[in-house]
Amino acid sequence: MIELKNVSKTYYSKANGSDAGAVHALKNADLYIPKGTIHGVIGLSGAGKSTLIRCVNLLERPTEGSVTVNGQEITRLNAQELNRARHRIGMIFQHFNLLTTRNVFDNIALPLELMGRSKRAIRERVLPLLELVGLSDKTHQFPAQLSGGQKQRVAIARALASEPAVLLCDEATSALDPQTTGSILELLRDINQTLGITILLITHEMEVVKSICHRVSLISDGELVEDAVVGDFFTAPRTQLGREFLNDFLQLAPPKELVDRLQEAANDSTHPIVRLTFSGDAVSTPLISQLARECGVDVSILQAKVESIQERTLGLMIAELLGTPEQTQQAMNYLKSHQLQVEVLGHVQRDD
Ligand SMILES: Nc1ncnc2c1ncn2[C@@H]1O[C@H](COP(=O)(O)OP(=O)(O)OP(=O)(O)O)[C@@H](O)[C@H]1O
Repeated sequence: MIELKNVSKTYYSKANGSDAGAVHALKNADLYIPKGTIHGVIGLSGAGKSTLIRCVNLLERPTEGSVTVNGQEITRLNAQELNRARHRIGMIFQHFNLLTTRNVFDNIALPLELMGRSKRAIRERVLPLLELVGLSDKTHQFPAQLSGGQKQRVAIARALASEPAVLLCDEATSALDPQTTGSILELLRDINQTLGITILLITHEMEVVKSICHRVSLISDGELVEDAVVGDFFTAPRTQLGREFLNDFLQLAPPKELVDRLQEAANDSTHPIVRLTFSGDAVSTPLISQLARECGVDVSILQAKVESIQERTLGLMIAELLGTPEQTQQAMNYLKSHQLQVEVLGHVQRDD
């Protein structure tokens, strides 16, 4: 398990620690990740993701707050105790951080050597790890001879060498192509399921969250602004930033020619363009035909998509509502009363 309580991190560019030039990279972060779960933290560049994950193993020491990992409050440990605690916290990085002068076996063996393990014990630990990550045939190769995905597999095996209970993944798939990303995420899911390791990963990609996370937090300008199970986050993000991540992921934006015609203000000769998001029962209810019957509104569908997210179905649609202002307002109220999220993107002039 991992628990952050009220964790803040401020970087000072001046040696005297004055507030001028201070960067508040993490602000009062609270986060609880139960044992055996996979938790994603998503955010834009510069939001504080790396700072947050590096506070978990004290690569960055928080300015304030407590960090508990595997039941141990690690900000209070002395150097020796922290070193021991870190054996139970593995970490992998975007650029793998392998030692180029060591072959695959020796890279994985490194943490065990540093722990003073015997040659025999090291061999007994490294060989099954090579098997686990599917690199038994690459034992004597050097990093330069490996693909990006293979390098990340070595890094994962190295991170697992000291039998951690927690694995931190710092943008672990960001340097990989989509197919390789898929295979690394599958490996992480396997490790979580078979070894029961708790995984905290940071990413800027919704696909990563969708693929393997149980829960997700959204970080914005150093603050954790959402924390939800993945199905909820994808079907009903609570913040504007969450909705923007979702819309980018679904690539559901109005066509360019429509955007050029959109105006903010409505009047008697305009129709609203709406983005509808629906999940659960609403996906299978014939709401569009009901709209025509109940409110006298015609619906012109401009784009539509149905996504399956961890056993939840999410429907999205961009549509033009055709009717009088009273009818279209009534239609939007009707949709909202059926648990659809209705976002008015703008209004277009009627053609007639
Ligand atoms: N060592 C440092 N000294 C000063 N400022 C820093 C330091 N490290 C990070 N920052 C600043 O803290 C803020 C958060 O940075 P951080 O790297 O945690 O964000 P991020 O979400 O991981 O970004 P990215 O996705 O681009 O890596 C940024 O404004 C960054 O410039």
